[in-house]
Amino acid sequence: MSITANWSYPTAIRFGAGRISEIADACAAAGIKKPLLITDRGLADMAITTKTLDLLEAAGLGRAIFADVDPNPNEKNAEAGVKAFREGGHDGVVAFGGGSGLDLGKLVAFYAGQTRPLWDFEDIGDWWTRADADAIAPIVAVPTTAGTGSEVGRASVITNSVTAEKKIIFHPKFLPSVVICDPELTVGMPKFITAGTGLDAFAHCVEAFCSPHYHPMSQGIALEGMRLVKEYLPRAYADGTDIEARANMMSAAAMGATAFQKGLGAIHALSHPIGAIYHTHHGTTNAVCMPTVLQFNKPAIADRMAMAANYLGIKGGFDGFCSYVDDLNASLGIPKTLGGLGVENPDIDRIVSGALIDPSTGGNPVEMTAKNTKELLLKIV
Ligand SMILES: NC(=O)c1ccc[n+]([C@@H]2O[C@H](COP(=O)([O-])OP(=O)(O)OC[C@H]3O[C@@H](n4cnc5c(N)ncnc54)[C@H](O)[C@@H]3O)[C@@H](O)[C@H]2O)c1
Ligand SMILES: [Fe+2]
Repeated sequence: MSITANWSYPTAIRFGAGRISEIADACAAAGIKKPLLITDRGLADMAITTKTLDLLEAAGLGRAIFADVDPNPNEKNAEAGVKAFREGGHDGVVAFGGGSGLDLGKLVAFYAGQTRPLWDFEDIGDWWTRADADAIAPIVAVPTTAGTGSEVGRASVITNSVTAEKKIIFHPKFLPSVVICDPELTVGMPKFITAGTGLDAFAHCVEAFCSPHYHPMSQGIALEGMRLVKEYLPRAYADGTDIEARANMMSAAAMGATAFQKGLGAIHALSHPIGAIYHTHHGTTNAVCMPTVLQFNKPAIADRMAMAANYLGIKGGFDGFCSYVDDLNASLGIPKTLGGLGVENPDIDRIVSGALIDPSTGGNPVEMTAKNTKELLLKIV
């Protein structure tokens, strides 16, 4: 193994219940005088959103909002957002929401300064290495779910609505300048979103932990992120108003995304095309895939997951860890198959070819081929 790597952890995070009250100060810290709050349609009229707009307005920053954003946002949402940003003369973005609002908000801040087609900035391309792609408006990120960790990430996951592929738009300067992690904002999440987003954070930790790349800092963060999910996700699910549990899940989410600088794997490689084609919830789709992917990867990860099981206080090594995941999924109402998510007769070949070109594939500890990925997928339909 070669010991060379690029690590990047510079985000300023204001963490704690009630800290959304600092939104205007966070904008000032980021150098934003005329923010555009970007969120998804579902959040547009919720009290947490209007309260945030009230705080911005009271500080003389206006109350501009763009919420024409789908779950699993796409390039049309991005183009409309850039238009709103330019026409409103905005100088920065408050990216507000779950992964959908955060990703689209970050993307608008980036894409508003670009002239090249969006897809040139894919993770697997290299346009973002050019200096002329550096024009990024400042971003204040405010997560309202506890799962994706997009608030500390350098990427946006955007669906190409023409090809129904999820693409990862990446730029090393894509990190928000300031993040407000206020667990009170997550209290209103419906149970199935609490479960699905929490299990997304768990999948980030597990896949990062199993990825073969060299990143010992990520290993430690992933392990402790798993422990927080184990301790606090059942509590947050049982009682959405449990602020201690909600806060620890916000930490776990940020830790998962911090950890996956190391890499992801087959769970995300499968979940991305499934979500893009069938519009399933991302974290819930990951959760359905996880038990089967763990078995698929067993030859490469058994020892490592035994170490994780030990740290988490789970008996029985690798097998014990897998039983724990099965029980956790069952207790959170996660179905065992894609059929349980409403995906009947999925297009297997299309999902497999989408998985094989997904950037997450390269981080999986067992090489994914057309043959073994199809066999894997057939076990979860
Ligand atoms: N950028 C990244 O690194 C990264 C990582 C993982 C996933 N993602 C992407 O993030 C998206 C998924 O994000 P998500 O799982 O957070 O879901 P989401 O943002 O799509 O939100 C899911 C639903 O929950 C609602 N919601 C959000 N916060 C709420 C709250 N506090 N109270 C009530 N309802 C609330 C939303 O309106 C929406 O209807 C996908 O597009 C996925 O591909 C990005
Ligand atoms: Fe994810």
